[in-house]
Amino acid sequence: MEAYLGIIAIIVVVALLAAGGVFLLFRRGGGQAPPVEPPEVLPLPGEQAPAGTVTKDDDAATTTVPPPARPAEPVIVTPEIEVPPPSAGRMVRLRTRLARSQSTFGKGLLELLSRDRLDDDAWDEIEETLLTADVGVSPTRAMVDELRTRVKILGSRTPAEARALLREQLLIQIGADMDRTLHVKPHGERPAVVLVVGVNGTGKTTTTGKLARSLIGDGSTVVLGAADTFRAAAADQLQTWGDRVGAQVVRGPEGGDPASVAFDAVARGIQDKVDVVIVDTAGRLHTKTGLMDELGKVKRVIEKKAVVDEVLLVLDATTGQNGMRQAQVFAEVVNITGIALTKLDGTAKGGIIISVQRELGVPVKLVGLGEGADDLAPFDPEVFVDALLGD
Ligand SMILES: Nc1nc2c(ncn2[C@@H]2O[C@H](COP(=O)(O)OP(=O)(O)OP(=O)(O)O)[C@@H](O)[C@H]2O)c(=O)[nH]1
Repeated sequence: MEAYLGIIAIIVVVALLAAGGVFLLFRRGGGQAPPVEPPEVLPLPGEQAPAGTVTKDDDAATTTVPPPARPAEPVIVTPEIEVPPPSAGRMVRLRTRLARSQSTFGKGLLELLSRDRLDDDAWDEIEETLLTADVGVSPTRAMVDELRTRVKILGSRTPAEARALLREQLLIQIGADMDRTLHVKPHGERPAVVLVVGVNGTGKTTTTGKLARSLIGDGSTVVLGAADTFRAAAADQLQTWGDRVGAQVVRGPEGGDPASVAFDAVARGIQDKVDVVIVDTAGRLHTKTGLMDELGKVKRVIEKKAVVDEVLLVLDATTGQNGMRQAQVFAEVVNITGIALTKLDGTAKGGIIISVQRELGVPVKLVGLGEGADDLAPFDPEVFVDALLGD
């Protein structure tokens, strides 16, 4: 009996020891929280992972990003300065646009004049064609009279003879020998000054910008004056034109004094020793005296520092007689030296060249033949007439 009790006591002790061990073992494993891994920090798209961090590739392989060699430098984007083409030969390049827009005028006339028999009805049609193309009443009369006389002398005409006759008469009316030089040569240390005037909406600011490009393309240096202070967008527009070709743009506060901007632009031109200063003016046709005061003051103030070499009137070829009347108001208040005729690619009324020169008594020096930056050309009467009549 004593031996039994001894064996039972040993079994109980062993069982207790075993149960205690299992309890301790479970307490150690389950009582303690599992180790928490730090959250993985993933870089944003395009961002570099912090140096020394461990990232996971798409295929779950781990890579260590090496520390960058040196801190990234800010990227400064400088606008690219364009090199515009020279102005020579531009009208030849753009002649297809003229041929397209003026074909009813030129080719229509040629077709009529090439007829075997030219009766009164045919002459009426020729007159009508000239008037419809905005040639103007007295130039039309002069042309028809001259053509009638020449046809009577010639008798029957080959198509080439009819073409030559028409070409000659158109060139006489356009004034092939008129001086169309743009006066943009500096005077020693002083820049030439071009004042651009005209009604807003005619393409005045665009023409100012295109002219700057064209002069830069010909090798001149240019400062632009944004004296159209009544339209904030005009100064911004001019700034864009200037930035593209690296020309300084002098501007003033919105609604500020246009004369003060013009003065500052010329002062900058003198200081920077540029060749030409082009001043874009406001074209508000409020009252004639208001306009006269405004443009008169701009001109007077510029003349304190330099000579105004050109006063270019910008005229929209598509506005016909209405545009002409507005142009006349400008001609009355300021001494215009040349006309820049815009949007000639958008009208069949190319005869406006003849009538505007006659009405204002100044030559068309520049023509706008499209919306492109280099679509402003020095006006060449022969290229114009040849484009009208076709080869
Ligand atoms: N097709 C054609 N479009 C032109 C020509 N000249 C200017 N334009 C366009 O005419 C549009 C209107 O110009 P405007 O409203 O006169 O604007 P702007 O040039 O700022 O003229 P302002 O108001 O006088 O300052 C612009 O999109 C120009 O690109 C041209 O010769 N041909």
